[in-house]
Amino acid sequence: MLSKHRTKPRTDSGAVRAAVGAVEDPELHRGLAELGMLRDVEVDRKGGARIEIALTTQACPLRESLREAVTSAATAAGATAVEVGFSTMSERERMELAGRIRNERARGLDERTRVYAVASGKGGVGKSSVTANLAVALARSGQRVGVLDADVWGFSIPHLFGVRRNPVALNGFMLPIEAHGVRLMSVGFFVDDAEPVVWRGPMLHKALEQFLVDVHWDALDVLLLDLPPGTGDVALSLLELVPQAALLAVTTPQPAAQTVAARVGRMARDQRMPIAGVVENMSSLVCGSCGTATPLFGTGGGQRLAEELGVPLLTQIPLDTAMREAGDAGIPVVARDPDAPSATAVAKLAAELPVVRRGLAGMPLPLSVV
Ligand SMILES: Nc1ncnc2c1ncn2[C@@H]1O[C@H](COP(=O)(O)OP(=O)(O)OP(=O)(O)O)[C@@H](O)[C@H]1O
Repeated sequence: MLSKHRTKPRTDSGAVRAAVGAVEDPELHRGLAELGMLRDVEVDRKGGARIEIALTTQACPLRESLREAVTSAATAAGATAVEVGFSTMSERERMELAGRIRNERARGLDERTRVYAVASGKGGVGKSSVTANLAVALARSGQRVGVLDADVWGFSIPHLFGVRRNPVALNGFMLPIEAHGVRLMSVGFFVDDAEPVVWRGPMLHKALEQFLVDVHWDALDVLLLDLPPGTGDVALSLLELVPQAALLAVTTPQPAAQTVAARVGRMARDQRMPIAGVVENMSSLVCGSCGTATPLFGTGGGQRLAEELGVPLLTQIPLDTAMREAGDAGIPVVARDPDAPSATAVAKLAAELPVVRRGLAGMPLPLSVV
């Protein structure tokens, strides 16, 4: 006689396969099943699941985060115990995956991506900190955001985001590294901190081109370019490579900083690059206990620069210990301490960042007579 209380298995391999197959690869942003990475799923009668995931490379840096995501998806689908094993894709599987991604329109930059080149006249005014925090603030508002660290000789994006590893390469293109919801690419992912980067001219241009074209940015809404300070080779290369970029000029309130920032503004004007606006950083020092603001670097530099360039002053970010500490800790202040005065000033910038389109009037068209 059949027992009335025969227990039904809590789950089956179909349910676990469906749940795990929908888990997104953190860098390819597609389901594991769609990517061909879900190799095997077995569920025993007690509901214990054994899952095999095929990684793109043996040394995949995302192994542990994938293990966690797969385990929780299988548990949510009713598995009582979960064992995740990893194998590596064959060369043929990798080629197939790369081919599939290569064929997608999403590779490289999308024509709808808004691009902002964050520039300053001189170093140390907080251009990279502004870039990193603006990126996180935009990502938190639900946009797909990328940062290309084009400050090739003084890269600081890896440090500001607390990332120290090589990006995954997949048959001819690279996957950006994702941190705090932002997709990142930097020369700093490929060289040691102590190693000098000696790129110039054509080599530099080629490297920047690769970072734009051979990186799987995947349909970004916004790309921020962290330029080296001043008006050099990188700025000119990027203007050529990303003609839709708009300039975001960062300055401190000091007259000296404002004057050199104005040079960058003039370079942009000469190249017919639109200017989205001015960001004044280190505007005043706010006392943590009494709230008094002291204008350590003077006042008015941001406003004067904005007037000179005929664009809005978008925000004034105070000198704030929270911002410096967050930078040192590798967690942008917008994520670490969103109520800090510097973080709210960056949030204002993200909310009011103008959409600027480059006018084509008067521009030479890339046509040639054959
Ligand atoms: N508003 C701020 N309050 C406090 N510290 C800040 C602020 N903005 C930047 N800093 C700190 O100032 C230092 C320089 O900042 P950052 O590296 O962003 O400047 P930069 O203009 O990109 O410099 P470089 O062009 O030389 O790379 C960092 O230590 C950063 O944490």
